[in-house]
Amino acid sequence: MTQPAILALEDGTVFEGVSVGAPGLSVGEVVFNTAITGYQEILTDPSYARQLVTLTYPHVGNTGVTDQDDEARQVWASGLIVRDVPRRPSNWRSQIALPQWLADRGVVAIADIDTRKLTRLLRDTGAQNGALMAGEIDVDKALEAARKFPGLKGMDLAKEVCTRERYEWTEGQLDLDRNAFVNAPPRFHVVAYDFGVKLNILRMLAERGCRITVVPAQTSAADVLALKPDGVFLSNGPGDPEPCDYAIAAIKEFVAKKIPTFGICLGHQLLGLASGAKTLKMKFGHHGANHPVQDLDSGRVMITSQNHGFAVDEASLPANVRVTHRSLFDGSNQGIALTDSPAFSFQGHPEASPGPHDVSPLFDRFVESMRDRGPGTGDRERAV
Ligand SMILES: NC(=O)CC[C@H](N)C(=O)O
Repeated sequence: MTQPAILALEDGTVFEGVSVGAPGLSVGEVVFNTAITGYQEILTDPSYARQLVTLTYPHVGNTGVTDQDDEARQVWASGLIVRDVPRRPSNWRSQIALPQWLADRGVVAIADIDTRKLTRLLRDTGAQNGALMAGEIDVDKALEAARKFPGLKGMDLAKEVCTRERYEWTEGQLDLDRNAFVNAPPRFHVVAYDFGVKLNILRMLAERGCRITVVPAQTSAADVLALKPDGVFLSNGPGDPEPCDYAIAAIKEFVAKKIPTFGICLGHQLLGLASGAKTLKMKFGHHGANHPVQDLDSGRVMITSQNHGFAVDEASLPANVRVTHRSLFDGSNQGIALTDSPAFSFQGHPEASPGPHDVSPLFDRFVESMRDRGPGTGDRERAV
């Protein structure tokens, strides 16, 4: 039997629809994502922790859900808001229908609301806090919960979502013809900081010959250096980068020691902060899979996958940091490189998942920076 659901926004707007997930109440910042594919990857992306995601594409769930497409060990988005869920998924890879998968995982989700109206509202007012309620409905309680959510500014979530234990990763990307994940022989040892890492990032590093040691967000620089990495990777992740002082302190040491360092999204923002720049909260952020970004070195425009609500403030960049990429949607910063250390970072998602692969050469650049580094300390000495 269909259960009712509502979405209540902090400005008092209430949308009524039907539940397509678990019953209950869930709060977070409401953001819109314009990608037309990849709902499962979006829902399992840890960077969406404490966010209620609305997808502007109207039909969500058509291809069902398959374990192989998870970007992390659980659903991290706080809830899902869509226009329409098909009655039956159709895809040879599908193991389960989206509503059942959401219900099994306790994720609150709403369908049958006007997501175009919601998106236009968020675009005009900026991201708002909200509450999703499904099953037993109490509008006042939902509004109160939306208004009580403190907002993402100042929230350190990286240390909440990250792995508790260090682990090794060597598995490459999925070869659909063989329906198997393919491994490459490792040539470099990368220590990857897990601030909320997406698995496809680890897969793209592994595919390029990296053996990866994934470490918790609060691992000290000394502990990482003891692992003798050829390079350090700074992952994506949820929340505000500014309170992550532990990571900022560690990154300063890698930069000073000229260790090849590559950051994505939150990792990009943290490299910016470690370099002395500031970050800011954007009006409604970038969440989608078709954002044009210019590579300022080549002049080329790339179509990119994006998911961020904070950004590096270009005006605050010190002299030793070069701007390498800029958004053609709003001119905001999309990439930096240090001029005195082999460290660089990108605001969007070169690993896509979902999205285009235009910026995947950044992974090659990281591998090249490890190869180009003089005699070092990691596996490279033994294997190359
Ligand atoms: N995908 C990410 O790493 C997001 C970074 C950060 N939490 C932001 O919203 O800007």
